[in-house]
Amino acid sequence: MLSIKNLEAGYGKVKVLHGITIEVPKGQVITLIGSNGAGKTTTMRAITGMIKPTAGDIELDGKKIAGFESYKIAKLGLAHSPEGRRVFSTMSVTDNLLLGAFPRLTGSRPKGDVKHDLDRAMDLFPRLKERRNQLAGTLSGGEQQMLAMARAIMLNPEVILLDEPSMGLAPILVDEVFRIISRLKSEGMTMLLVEQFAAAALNVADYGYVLENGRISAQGAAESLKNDPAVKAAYLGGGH
Ligand SMILES: Nc1ncnc2c1ncn2[C@@H]1O[C@H](COP(=O)(O)OP(=O)(O)OP(=O)(O)O)[C@@H](O)[C@H]1O
Repeated sequence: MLSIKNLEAGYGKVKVLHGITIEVPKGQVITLIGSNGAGKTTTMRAITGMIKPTAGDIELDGKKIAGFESYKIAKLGLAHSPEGRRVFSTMSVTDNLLLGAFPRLTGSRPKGDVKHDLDRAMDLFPRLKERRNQLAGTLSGGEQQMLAMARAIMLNPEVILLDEPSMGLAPILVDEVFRIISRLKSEGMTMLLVEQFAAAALNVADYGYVLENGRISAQGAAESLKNDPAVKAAYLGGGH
């Protein structure tokens, strides 16, 4: 569904990604793990067109998208739940969610039933339902993180990129976010998940890649990565 080949990207003269290759097959959850500064967010930005790749190919459902503008990539069905609290703070929760559906209304994909999807997003995130008329900027950090995720789902996407969905959340909300990811997976959603909580990410994922200094240093079925001594030591707290 999403195929990334030999991707290179960076900022100005600084190259961050040195040719990474990642396959995200339809209906699977693929996780990208790695320590701070490894290039995980940069990978997400290069896929979604927020920064232009300097080399390599990105294909979404067989269509080359590398170098496209972000809005065009969204219209093709690739949703991004960015790291941090990237919501429209002066708009209500409901309006933020409706904006998430906007690219599909102006693109060539099936428009679907926005009202139905809004109800579904509210059901997936009961906290947002309770606060649907509240301005997004007044939500807690964790709630804003959930809103960013729910807004991505509103695109009714072919693939969702989730960048650190658990960041800044209290443990109980981290569990809730991973339950939601599992539920989306069981409904057939294709996802690329970036997470610092490597153990939780490998529990929900089918396959994982380890990114180190802008290069893929290991990859494999999630189950086998969980048992890989080097991965355990570096990312699963096994070495300490
Ligand atoms: N806008 C930017 N301008 C210049 N350098 C940047 C920018 N954003 C990130 N970088 C640099 O690119 C490298 C990779 O950063 P990136 O955010 O992709 O890492 P990450 O794996 O997502 O880390 P973290 O887990 O800490 O979020 C870092 O060295 C970072 O300082």
